[in-house]
Amino acid sequence: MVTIEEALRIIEDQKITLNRETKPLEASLSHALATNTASPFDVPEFDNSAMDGYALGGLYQEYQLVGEVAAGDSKDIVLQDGEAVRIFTGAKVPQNTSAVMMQEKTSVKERTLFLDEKPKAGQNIRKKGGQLVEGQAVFEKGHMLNPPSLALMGSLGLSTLEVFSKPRVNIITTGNELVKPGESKTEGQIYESNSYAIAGALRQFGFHHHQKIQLRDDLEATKAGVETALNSCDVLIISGGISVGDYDFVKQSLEENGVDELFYKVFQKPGKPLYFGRKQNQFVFALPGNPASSLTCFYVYVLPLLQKLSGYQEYGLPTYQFPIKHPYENRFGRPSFLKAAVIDGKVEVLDGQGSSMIQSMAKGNALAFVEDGEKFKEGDLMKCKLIS
Ligand SMILES: Nc1nc2c(c(=O)[nH]1)N[C@H]1C(S)=C(S)[C@@H](COP(=O)(O)OP(=O)(O)OC[C@H]3O[C@@H](n4cnc5c(N)ncnc54)[C@H](O)[C@@H]3O)O[C@H]1N2
Ligand code: MOO
Repeated sequence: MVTIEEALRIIEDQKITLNRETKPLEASLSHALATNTASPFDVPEFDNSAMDGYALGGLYQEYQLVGEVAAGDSKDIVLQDGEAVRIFTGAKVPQNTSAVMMQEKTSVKERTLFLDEKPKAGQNIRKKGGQLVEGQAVFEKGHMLNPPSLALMGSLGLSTLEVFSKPRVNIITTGNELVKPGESKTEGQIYESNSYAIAGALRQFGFHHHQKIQLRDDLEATKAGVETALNSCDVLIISGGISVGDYDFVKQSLEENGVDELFYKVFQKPGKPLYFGRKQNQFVFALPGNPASSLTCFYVYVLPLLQKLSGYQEYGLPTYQFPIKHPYENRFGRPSFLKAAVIDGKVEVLDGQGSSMIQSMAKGNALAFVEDGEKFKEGDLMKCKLIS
């Protein structure tokens, strides 16, 4: 049995090799950049207007209107003192523009422009290089591309990006009692639900599974299923069959498939029988079958490994601290990840902490972490990972 810290350290310390690939910009979301990126030009590349209005030559209250420039125009206008041109947001400002006045603060009579207030030098002009100058570092290798990052890379004219590949993931669920939702079941059977949580959590963080295999509690079938799954993945996530029951064949099946154990059993609630192993460059998590245990272990242990294998600079869900809404004492006898809800900056530990109870987890949005025996008064800070 290892502690939570030891388990996380074992995951973090794994030596890995990252693969890289070139991806179209639109397919690069949540990938990590495989190279440092610098700006190939100034952004913006030219002084441009932040408003629909008038570009002003000199700072006066009256101007002679001499033309118009719209976004995308490449006219090379040079303003003389006392001249103004009609201009629109994003349009290149003419040479010698002192300021842009928004149209709401102006009036025009014939070809004369009158301003309602005195213009200020540089007002409403977005300066060349105001965001980035040519050669300036934009992102470091390992930066995870979020939607604004994609916009920034696009604005630099990049249609493809060199990124780290993401791990291929397969899922195995085990259990004779499990029936696919929508199919008919008999007494003693339940609907299989863990794979939906795991597949959903994968998607939530930009991963997806390649193959999902459902196995019966049978040694030969489990060995064969593990072998099949290992043929096409970098990370195998197994749910159930990892405890000590007579029908728990996952551990033995992994051993017989050449997977080396890196840890088995973590001193925590839920998810004590968690297993982590490795076969060359493939990793296996066997998550305890109880629904809340398997999903909690996914967020705490599987996600950081997937992110590390994707070349992220930082991995794992960050921990925040929130004041607790009510007194709480951890009497589970183990350090615990509790189903919790963070609302309006305060954390509430939810009813229904059993490892089989997914309802409370579904209604909450956080996992709160408490040490064994730890006591909280109302307002004490509790560590939380936000999961939705
Ligand atoms: N004698 C002991 N018994 C158990 C121990 C122990 O230390 N000694 N640990 C308990 C804890 S803690 C957990 S967690 C479970 C984990 O057991 P397994 O990983 O072997 O999981 P299963 O027995 O296969 O299933 C447990 C539970 O979860 C349900 N389940 C399983 N898979 C799914 C699924 N895909 N969808 C929905 N529900 C699923 C299953 O029906 C069981 O109710 O072991 C305890 N026992
Ligand atoms: O570890 Mo189990 O997940 O306590 O139910």
